[in-house]
This record gives sequence, structure tokens and C-alpha cells, in this order.
Amino acid sequence: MQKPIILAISGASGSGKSLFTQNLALKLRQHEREVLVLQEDHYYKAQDHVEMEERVSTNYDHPDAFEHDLLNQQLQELNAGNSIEYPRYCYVTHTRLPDFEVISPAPIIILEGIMLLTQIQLFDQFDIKVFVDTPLDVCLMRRMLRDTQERGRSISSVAKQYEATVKPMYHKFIEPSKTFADLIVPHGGENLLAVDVVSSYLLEGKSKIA
Ligand SMILES: Nc1ncnc2c1ncn2[C@@H]1O[C@H](COP(=O)(O)OP(=O)(O)O)[C@@H](O)[C@H]1O
Ligand SMILES: O=c1ccn([C@@H]2O[C@H](COP(=O)(O)O)[C@@H](O)[C@H]2O)c(=O)[nH]1
Repeated sequence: MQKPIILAISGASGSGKSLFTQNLALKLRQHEREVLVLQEDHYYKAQDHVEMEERVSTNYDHPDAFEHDLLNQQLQELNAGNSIEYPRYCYVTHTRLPDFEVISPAPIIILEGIMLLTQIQLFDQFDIKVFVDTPLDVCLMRRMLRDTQERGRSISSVAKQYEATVKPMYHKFIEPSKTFADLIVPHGGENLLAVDVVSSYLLEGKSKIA
């Protein structure tokens, strides 16, 4: 198999990275392209040894919360045509699930996550780096709805975490990483023009933004 094309999609929590990724993957699959979607969130460190009370106050918006070495190693395996043992993460228990998923490479791999463009050691693996740029107040509103509906969170815990870590870490790490992007996509998931532009580029068989 030819070396896969790897896209890194980054941006703030709630910016619309996952929805953008889903829409892009859908479009490519409609054109019969095989696409593998991966999430940096699954590389959050396991916290089985940490008490639940403490897990709640972990800073999940710091690069050190992730096992980026494992991610790097697994991207290299996929690039070499080998399958990986993809970890699985649970936002409710704030730790990894005991099992993993065996995943094979695909010609197009889309990886999305908040810290991807802060990790220069990963850049050799990325063919295209995208930053989803959505105003932080919009991200907060989206996150509030999503996390209370899908991630077992209360409104007050989302608000508290936003002030304590999400917002300051965005300004410290994520926002400055925008400078490494090849493409900046405003609004996020529903930006269908951006989905069309990126998918057309990939369907034409191009792999790198020069
Ligand atoms: N452009 C958009 N307009 C309205 N809602 C959106 C848009 N993009 C994303 N959302 C919604 O906002 C929430 C957060 O989006 P998501 O893609 O999960 O963000 P991220 O992956 O960046 O954290 C989801 O419920 C999603 O459906
Ligand atoms: O146990 C956890 C792990 C992560 N988070 C929050 O998730 C977001 C990143 O995920 P997105 O899908 O990009 O929103 C990050 O901001 C962490 O604060 C968490 O709350 N608990």
C-alpha cells in the first residue's frame, strides 16, 4: 500500500473539529475513498492509579495530559502499513478503557485533536495541518451543550473547568499553534465550502500543501 496521506485537524475544544472531520470523511467516502478517523483524545494518559476526586481536577488542556510518544509511534506504524492497537478513552471515568481496538491503515487518515499543532515532533507525520478557528465564546456554548448531553457533565463543572484550564491553556498552547497550520478553517463543522475545498484537493490525489 502507498504511504497514507495524514491530515491533522486542530483547534479549540468545541471549535467543530470532530464535525468537520466527520463531514470531510463522509464526502471522501461518497467518492469511494477509504478513510480512517483517529482522535488525539484517545491518547489521554490512563489514570487508573489516580483517585476519582483527583481525576476531576486534572488539567486535560495541557500537552502533558496526553501520551504523544505513543501517538507518534502508532502514526509511524500506520505509515509503514502496519496495524495498531488504538487505545480507547472514557470522558466519564477520565481514564482509558481496559481494551483497545485493532486498526489497519487506510489511504487517507484524519487525526483530530486540540494539541496536535503544539507537537512539533509529530509534524513529519502530517501531510496537511488544518486549524479550525472558531471564537472561544461560541466554542464554550457548543461545549456546554455537548458535554452535558454526551460526556456526563454538569453545567457548573463545565463552567468551572473552562475558567480554570480550558480558556487559559487555549491562550497558552492552542491559539499560538495556529501559526503552524497550512489551512485555517473558520466556523468549524458546518463550513461545507471548506469541506469541499479540502476533499477536492485530496480527490485530485494531492498530498501536501506546498
Ligand atoms: N458550525 C457549527 N454550527 C453549529 N454547531 C456546531 C458547528 N460545529 C460543531 N457544532 C456542534 O458543536 C459541538 C462541538 O463540536 P465538535 O465537532 O464536537 O467540536 P470539537 O471536536 O472541536 O471539540 C457538537 O455538538 C457539534 O455538533
Ligand atoms: O477526561 C477528560 C478528558 C478531556 N476533557 C476535555 O476534553 C477536551 C478535548 O476534547 P474535544 O473533543 O476537543 O472537546 C479538552 O478541552 C478537555 O478539557 C475532559 O474534560 N475530561
